[in-house]
Amino acid sequence: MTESLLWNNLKYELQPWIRTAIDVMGFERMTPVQASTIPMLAGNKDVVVDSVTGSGKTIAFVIPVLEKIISEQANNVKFKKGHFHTLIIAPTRELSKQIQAVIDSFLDHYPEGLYPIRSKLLVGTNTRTVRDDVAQFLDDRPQILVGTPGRILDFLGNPTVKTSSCSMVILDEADRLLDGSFLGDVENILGILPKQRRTGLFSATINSAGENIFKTGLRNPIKITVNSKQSAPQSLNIDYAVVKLEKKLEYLLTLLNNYKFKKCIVYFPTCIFVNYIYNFFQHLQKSKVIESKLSIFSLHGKLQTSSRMKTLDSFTQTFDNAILLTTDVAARGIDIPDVDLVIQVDPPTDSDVFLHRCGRTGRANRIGKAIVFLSEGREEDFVPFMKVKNVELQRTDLKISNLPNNFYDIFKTWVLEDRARLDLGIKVYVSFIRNYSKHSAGSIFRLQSFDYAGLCKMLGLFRLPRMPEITKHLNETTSSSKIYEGGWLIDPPLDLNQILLRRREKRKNRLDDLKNLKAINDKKKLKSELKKKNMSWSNKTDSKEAKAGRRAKAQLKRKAIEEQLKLANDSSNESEEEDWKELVLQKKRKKGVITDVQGSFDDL
Ligand SMILES: Nc1ncnc2c1ncn2[C@@H]1O[C@H](COP(=O)(O)OP(=O)(O)OP(=O)(O)O)[C@@H](O)[C@H]1O
Repeated sequence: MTESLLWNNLKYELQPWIRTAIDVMGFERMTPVQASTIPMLAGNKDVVVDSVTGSGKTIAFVIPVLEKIISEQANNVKFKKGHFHTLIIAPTRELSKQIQAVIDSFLDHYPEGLYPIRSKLLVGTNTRTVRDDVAQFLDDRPQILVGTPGRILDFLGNPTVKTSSCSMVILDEADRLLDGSFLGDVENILGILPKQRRTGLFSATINSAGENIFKTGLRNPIKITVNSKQSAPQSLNIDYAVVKLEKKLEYLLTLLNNYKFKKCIVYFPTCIFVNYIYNFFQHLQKSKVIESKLSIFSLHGKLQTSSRMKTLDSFTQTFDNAILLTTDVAARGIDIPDVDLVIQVDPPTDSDVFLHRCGRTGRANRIGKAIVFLSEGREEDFVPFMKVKNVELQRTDLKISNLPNNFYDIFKTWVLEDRARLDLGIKVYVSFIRNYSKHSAGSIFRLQSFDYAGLCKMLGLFRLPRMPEITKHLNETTSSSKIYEGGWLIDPPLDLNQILLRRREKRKNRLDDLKNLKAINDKKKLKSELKKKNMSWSNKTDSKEAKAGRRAKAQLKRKAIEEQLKLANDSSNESEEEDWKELVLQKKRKKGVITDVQGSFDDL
């Protein structure tokens, strides 16, 4: 690395405490994007920064933000109550929190006795309202606000929050913030900020924002581009494996069981897919199909904020064999240095996101490997498609190993054990196909040639769910599995009504019994009813010895549960359990993911 990247050679004189912070962080040299951006942005230029993932863009805007606040405070510009200096906008809560953490790690070195500089996070949570945020903002008087567009807009809408002193705006992952889903909010935010301000746009795929860049009110911006020939960092190896769709999970498990990694992120296309697979993987881990040393976490946008943050923290703090099953909510910006493996079960619908997902590893010159599974056939065209975008993918050949031969049967049995699992599996199937139809490279990811039966089998399903919109494609499908009459993938078909009814009846009887018992107010009668129930269930009167044996067993069980609870409390998996508690609560409140996709076996 060249001497010109030594911090002393930066064409801008940094505050001594900022230099101290950099030294403590152990960053001997600037990254190229920092060397180019800091003098510009701190020196009053608007910037549009295009630099690969993991190249240090965060510090490239955090330092100028701090420098500007210091210089304005030195000029006796005092911020009145209700005013702030800088607004940093990011597309996800996780990324906003991470940016705030970087700011705060600098502020830890800010000299005591000076007028304090503070930051405030503005993201939607289940515990804090916008009013809470405003109250805290008025009390603490932070100069820097970091958050997601929706929450920021609500916050700025409060009449006690004044925008007239805001002199700097940063859009991190700017192309994402300027795409269809965020653009309206972002334009509204920018519309209520003063026009006389500095604006910085940052991303590894900024060009995708196209003309929308000019909707941000940039004034004579400087474009800073680093590494334009290769769209991915050099320390990142990107592989692809061509596999049968129905076998994807088995390839994934083979990799997870056999590949040596510290931290691995696995991307799935939808939130319910993550739910479903996380649940199944838990089952596989209990049945020892997945190595017990693996710590599995799940993270997606339908979970509560607190749970998402905790899961990310736990994943960050688990140092070996940690696996995060997630969606694109964790595709951009997330910086977890030890991630050394990224697996994409499917390519994302937006090819830019492919780079962002891969870029969670191979950051800051560390070696990283990313692997994407492509289904046999037309999807293989994804490789030349990415080459045109300056992304080279190398072929890797994988073999399924150390998994039971009857993997599909194991999955199927697990699905059949519970009606809710079957329903969820069907919804995963439907949401997968809806998502697939949104691929921007529509000529590669075609519904006409999609392997519908393969997807079913990958999900442990055994009959094609009805989806009117794909019926016309079923004749053309390149499926490797035979589809029998009625959409069955197995022969003979299962009598699902029998299996599910048997389970339903059993559960209903149990619930009826409980309801009847609850309705008995007379204690004596209740006791005798309970005795009767015991008798009818066990069909015998217990001997004294049997009772004592049962009591001892119950005691042992209680003790074991207490131990487990204690372990769980001590362990880093705590948030993962929270995830599931919250999921259950979410489902109860009928707010869950699953309400917006519909699918069914017609006769269930
Ligand atoms: N000068 C430096 N020297 C060494 N490491 C650095 C330097 N600056 C930043 N880093 C580290 O590099 C990693 C990546 O930084 P950062 O998250 O800012 O990347 P990014 O360019 O924003 O990536 P993405 O596009 O994925 O958001 C971080 O762990 C950060 O601490």
